[in-house]
Amino acid sequence: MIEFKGITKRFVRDRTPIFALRDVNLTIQQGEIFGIIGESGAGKSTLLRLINGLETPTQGTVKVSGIKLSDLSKGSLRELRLKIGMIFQHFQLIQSRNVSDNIAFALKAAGVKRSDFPSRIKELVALVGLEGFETNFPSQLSGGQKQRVGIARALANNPSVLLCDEATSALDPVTTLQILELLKDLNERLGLTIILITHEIDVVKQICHRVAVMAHGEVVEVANTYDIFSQPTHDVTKHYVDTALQIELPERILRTTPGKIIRLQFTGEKTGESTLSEAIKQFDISVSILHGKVDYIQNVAFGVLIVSLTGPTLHVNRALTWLEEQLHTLEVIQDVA
Ligand SMILES: Nc1ncnc2c1ncn2[C@@H]1O[C@H](COP(=O)(O)OP(=O)(O)OP(=O)(O)O)[C@@H](O)[C@H]1O
Repeated sequence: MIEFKGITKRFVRDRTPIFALRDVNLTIQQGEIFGIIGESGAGKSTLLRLINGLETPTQGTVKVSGIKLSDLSKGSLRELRLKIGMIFQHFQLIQSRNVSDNIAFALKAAGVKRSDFPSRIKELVALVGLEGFETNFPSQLSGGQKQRVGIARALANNPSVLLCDEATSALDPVTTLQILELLKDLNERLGLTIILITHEIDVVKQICHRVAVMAHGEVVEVANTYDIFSQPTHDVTKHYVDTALQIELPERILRTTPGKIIRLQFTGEKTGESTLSEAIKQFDISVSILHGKVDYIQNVAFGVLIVSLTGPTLHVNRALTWLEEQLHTLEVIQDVA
């Protein structure tokens, strides 16, 4: 378990204080895939670097497996760091060494006996699916393969936690999916806690169990991934979700569409279409669908429809109340008489 309590991190640049983190309180459970999402400068990297002691908080405490990092000696901190693997956006491989030797470097740093190197390298290469590439140099590997080497190196010391710093940001969408699948597989097979920072909500959608949304150094929302998509509360989160589902209506459509424009969400078994047709019948109103999308988050259907309702005001209002009761999540985006 990783715990941040009352964390503030202040940097000073040109004599001006910069608050990278402000009163962050967060608990990450063992075995979770935990996402931290936010725009550039939100404080994600600083938060991640507190976990392995690369940064220290100005205020507050960080605990890893119940141990307060500020209580550790330099030696103990070094030991703890070996139990926390890290991968990076630009892989950070040694260009002059082949795949096996890159992994061997990490094994050496972890204090593994040299006689154990061949078997451990074989094991790690198999774990990340790089069999046959052992003698390739980084320049002879694709981006996805380079990240696989990065992951093999990070796992050299059998860590219990893997920190991923924008690990898929330099990869194309297909390779990104493959690397995320690998991370998910490692989480399930090894019980590895994975903490990943990203600015892409799609990454969160693919693999995270829970997510923290950050803005201006603060954690503005924490929830499980399904809830983040189905009931975002903070504006920053709503914007991410809308972008991921591509359900923002062009301004021109909003301006020229009459009636009440509503956004309704439906989940699992209750489909939006059937509820809407029921409303049309019951309240004698007209409904035009302006936008619609169904997505799957952790294998549960999640849909959004944007529709305009027209008809006598009384009927439309009654239909609205009824729809709200049926679907629970309904938002009036525009109300033009
Ligand atoms: N060593 C430092 N000295 C001064 N300011 C820093 C330092 N490290 C980070 N900052 C500042 O702290 C704030 C948070 O930075 P951080 O790198 O944690 O954000 P981030 O969300 O990871 O951004 P990015 O996605 O661009 O990496 C930024 O304003 C940044 O400029």
